[in-house]
Amino acid sequence: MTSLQLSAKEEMLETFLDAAARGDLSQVSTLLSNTPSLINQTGHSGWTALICDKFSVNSSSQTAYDIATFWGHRHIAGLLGRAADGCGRILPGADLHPHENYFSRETLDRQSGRRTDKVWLEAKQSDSETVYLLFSNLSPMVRTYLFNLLWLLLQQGDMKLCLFRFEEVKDLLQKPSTVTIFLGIEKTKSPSSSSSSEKAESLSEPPVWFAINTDEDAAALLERCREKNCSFPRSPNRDLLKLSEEEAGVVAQARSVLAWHSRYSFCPTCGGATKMEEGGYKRSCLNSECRSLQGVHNTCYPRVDPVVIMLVIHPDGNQCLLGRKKVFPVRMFSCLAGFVEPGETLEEAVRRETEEESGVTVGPVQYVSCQPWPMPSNLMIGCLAVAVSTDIKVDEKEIEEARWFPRQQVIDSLFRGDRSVFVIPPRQTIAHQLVRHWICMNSNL
Ligand SMILES: NC(=O)C1=CN([C@@H]2O[C@H](COP(=O)(O)OP(=O)(O)OC[C@H]3O[C@@H](n4cnc5c(N)ncnc54)[C@H](O)[C@@H]3O)[C@@H](O)[C@H]2O)C=CC1
Ligand SMILES: [Mg+2]
Ligand SMILES: [Mg+2]
Ligand SMILES: [Mg+2]
Ligand SMILES: [Zn+2]
Repeated sequence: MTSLQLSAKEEMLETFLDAAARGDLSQVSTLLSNTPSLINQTGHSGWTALICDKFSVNSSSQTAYDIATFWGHRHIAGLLGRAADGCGRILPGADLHPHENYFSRETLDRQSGRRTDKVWLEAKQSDSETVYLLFSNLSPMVRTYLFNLLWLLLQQGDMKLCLFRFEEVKDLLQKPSTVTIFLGIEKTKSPSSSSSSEKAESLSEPPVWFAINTDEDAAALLERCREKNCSFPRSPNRDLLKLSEEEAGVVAQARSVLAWHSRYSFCPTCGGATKMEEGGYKRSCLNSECRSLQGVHNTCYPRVDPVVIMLVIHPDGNQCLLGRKKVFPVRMFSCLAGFVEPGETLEEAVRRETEEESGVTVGPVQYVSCQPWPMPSNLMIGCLAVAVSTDIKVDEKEIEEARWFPRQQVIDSLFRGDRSVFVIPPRQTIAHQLVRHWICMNSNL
């Protein structure tokens, strides 16, 4: 449409929008003082010049907060989100509602300073209050309330860790093949009682937790448990999602460190034998000539592999890109993900992996939240990203299919349990939480 076809009113609005887009403050204030109603009027794109009403949306259903967040204007997003008019509640942002993902709850105080105190660690190992978790082949012993035949039906919380005392595991601790790691001290709960015996108890240190991994026969290990329905889950990716949030956090820490010991038994620098130190948080080479003993070497410490996982949003703001691997359950689609490579920023990794796996080019990237994923030691770094191209060409080696899913289809799958079009991964995954985060960003609509 040319300016000749615009009415005088429309022309004034376009001039006003143009001045705002250019940042011409003096023209904006002149026009506004003459015609205050301009402030919330929308142009052809559905945009307003200034957002006075924070609940206004453009033609892509985005609020001012959404736009500021997507384009990385953190200061403006902060101002819009922090307002005392209830926006903070309705427009969740990373600053306002820090996410807590499954596997990320810290119920133990890691007490890293205590790891070098051998005397204290040894005394705690034989303390009658100390708690032990027992791992076989990197799976923790758990008990369920149902028979094993119904494993697939178990829900989060239906599975509990089996806890042992020193007397029950002391024979295992003495075996050279057993790996024992210090996890931390139970975080103290706020004192609520006033009885004298409880007061005395609260003065002593809370219980210390250790985890042990053993190569003893699993069936024999199960026999030493007093409780029924105990087992070592066979599929960690699926079965560990049935623990409570608290226990999942402990398992995330224990499993990753134990997996590191089982994979890094020898020195990565010289191939020599190593010994475990610092409560399981270090392995030092026994070869006195080894370069890994000079200075600080990252080969001596447990590893964490960063993985970016991204929900890529269509430029229209109303569709998201999800893909499926051949190994996924039927109709399951998830966020694209990939390992961060050396010398790469998170933003670059998001752009590279999205391009490699789907052919879609990505512009702005925004961090949302992260999740330790102990299979064996990934740190999933969850981001939202905005696509700048939309044609899909999948990398068939990794991805079977990728598609743009309209917001409504996502809502149907996520909130209405409609599994006819596609299924989102379970809520314990950060993939699920990213999709939910995107949908909820516009929950005010
Ligand atoms: N919690 C969640 O919601 C999700 C977790 N994941 C996890 O993210 C991880 C990475 O995702 P992918 O798409 O497989 O990554 P990817 O797209 O980078 O491809 C994996 C391939 O990269 C190579 N690779 C490079 N560095 C590696 C490393 N440090 N460890 C292992 N392989 C490496 C291997 O050839 C591997 O087959 C997976 O282990 C998966 O378990 C993936 C999606 C959702
Ligand atoms: Mg991938
Ligand atoms: Mg990839
Ligand atoms: Mg990769
Ligand atoms: Zn060495």
